Amino acid sequence: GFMICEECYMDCVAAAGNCPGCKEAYSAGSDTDDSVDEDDDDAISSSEERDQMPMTSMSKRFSMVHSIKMPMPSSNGNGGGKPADFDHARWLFETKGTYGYGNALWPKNEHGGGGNTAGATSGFVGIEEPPNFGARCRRPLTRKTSVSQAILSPYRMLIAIRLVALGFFLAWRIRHPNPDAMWLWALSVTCEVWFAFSWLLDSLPKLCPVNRSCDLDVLADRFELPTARNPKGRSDLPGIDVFVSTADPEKEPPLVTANTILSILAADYPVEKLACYLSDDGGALLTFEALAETASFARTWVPFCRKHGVEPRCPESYFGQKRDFLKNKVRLDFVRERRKVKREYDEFKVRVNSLTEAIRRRSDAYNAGEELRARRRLQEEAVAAGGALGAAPLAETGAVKGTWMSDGSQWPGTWLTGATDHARGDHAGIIQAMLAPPTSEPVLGGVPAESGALIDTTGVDIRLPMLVYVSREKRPGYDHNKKAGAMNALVRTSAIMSNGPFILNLDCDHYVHNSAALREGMCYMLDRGGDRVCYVQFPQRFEGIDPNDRYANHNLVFFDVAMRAMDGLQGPMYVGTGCIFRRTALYGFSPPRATEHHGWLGRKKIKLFLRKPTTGKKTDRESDRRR
Ligand SMILES: O=c1ccn([C@@H]2O[C@H](COP(=O)(O)OP(=O)(O)O[C@H]3O[C@H](CO)[C@@H](O)[C@H](O)[C@H]3O)[C@@H](O)[C@H]2O)c(=O)[nH]1
Ligand SMILES: [Mn+2]
Repeated sequence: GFMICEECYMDCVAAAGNCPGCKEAYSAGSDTDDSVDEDDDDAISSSEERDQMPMTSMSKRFSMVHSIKMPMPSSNGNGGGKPADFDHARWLFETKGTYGYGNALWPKNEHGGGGNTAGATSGFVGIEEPPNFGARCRRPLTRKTSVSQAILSPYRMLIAIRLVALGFFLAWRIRHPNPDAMWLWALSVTCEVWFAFSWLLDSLPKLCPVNRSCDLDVLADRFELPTARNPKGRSDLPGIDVFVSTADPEKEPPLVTANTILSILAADYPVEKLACYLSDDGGALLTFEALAETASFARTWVPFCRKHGVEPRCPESYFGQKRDFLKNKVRLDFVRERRKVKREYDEFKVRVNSLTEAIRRRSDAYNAGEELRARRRLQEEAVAAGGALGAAPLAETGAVKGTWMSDGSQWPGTWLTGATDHARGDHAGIIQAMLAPPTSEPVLGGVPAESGALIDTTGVDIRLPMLVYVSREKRPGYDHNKKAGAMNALVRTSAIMSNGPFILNLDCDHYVHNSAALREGMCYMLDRGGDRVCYVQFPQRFEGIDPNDRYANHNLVFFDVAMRAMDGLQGPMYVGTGCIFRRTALYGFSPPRATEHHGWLGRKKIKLFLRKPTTGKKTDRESDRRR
């Protein structure tokens, strides 16, 4: 349960309102929160009730919800009664391979292939009714807790005092002009008023910060327990596509990118629901080959993390940790396997470091061969033409020095020596899947002797998420729009390849520190009312900077104060990285609005977003009476 003050509780019960925690209607005759998980029958009956209720404020707010609901054949025939509270989470699951809301729709029956009018309608017919996850476990996934009054009240007092003092000061300044230097006085008063105003803008939003927490157990209960339609308890969590951007292998070393990728591949999330995309704006063969090395090292690293619950799952940070790595480790083979994996990681590092040289040497060899061949051809032509020997000696063969892949073909991206079609900002697009999408059933490893693995993976799932290398096409004269352009390209690429309903983006130097982070993000997205959440921003924490933080590099004020405070207002802002997006939110739906403006110059306002859902209460009471 959670804390609720007596007044609010009486208020809710008296008005037959909703529980502020789980947003469910209170059932009659219950006086404690425990009644929530009393029995399942109760849950089902009340959710059926909800289905008969008129459209609630929630569903009214969303154009998106309407567009999804329209083609739903199962609810109430065609139109007529409006289905109630749209449980968005039900449409995100993929256990049975039916792709729902936010995903491409792959109709089960074949006749959708026609493509034109017939395809549009039959697509929805093939979809069966999604499961009702909310009925399984009714506890809320997330909680909002306010910051304690002991901290907040003095802070608010301080702001009030400063505001008053500021008022007095400015009044005094304005009333006491300096007649000897009027322009100086006017200028400084203007500046002071401006600074006071900007301080006010900065302080007011900080008046009501909120804390949030999420409950991973509830998430597992809701989406990962076996049910009749999902007897093996395969995870019903929605897919997440993780985007990593890198631009220049010189400035952003491939090893750093590799660590980020490894932390994503090892994240604690259903493997078949996770996909990782690396966008390489440098179009560099070095990044490509480093990613291939990373994929092969991941075969050791990821099962190791899963088996021993290693944290953080970025090898560089894990092996660099100062604290005792044996803490809470009970498996006897841990020490031996850690030593093996550490050794393997060191070798992996050396392999990645040597790639630059290897690529250069390989390219030189191929280029020399090419040149030799070209020269011979020239000579033969000259001989065939007869005479004029020595007129055009060994000089121009016209061969450009290419960069070569290990399979003996030319790299389509940028070359070490720039050439047209192979330079920065002028190269073809490349998409290469480094790790194929995993099977939907777990694949368990075995003892090293049989499986050929480095460590004993008996009983450990050894599947790896899909990993894709993407370098979008760039041409001179077309602005590639840097990271934003890269993200756009990845949104499109991933829509075709995995099409997860959620997207997490990370810079190449931002690894996932907490392996449960993706699950935590999903708590916010899948909670009741979560369909109003477009994105969940994670805070950034920094490593390798001054521990005393003399220069405020940790950005604590921003991430721990300002963002929480903005959360209390309308929500934190997107800081450009480490953010889970709802895919459809990126596809250009208008955001939900508190007030809709109609009429001449938007003068007619319709409030859609009331603090106290009075309309909701009324309908509740009506349904009560009907009962
Ligand atoms: O043409 C480009 C240029 C940059 N990037 C990537 O963009 C990210 C951020 O670029 P960086 O130069 O590292 O900027 P920072 O100032 O370190 O980044 C912060 O500020 C940026 C906005 O200014 C945000 O986009 C970042 O997420 C945020 O971490 C990196 O992963 C780059 O690889 C590209 O993908 N393509
Ligand atoms: Mn950066």
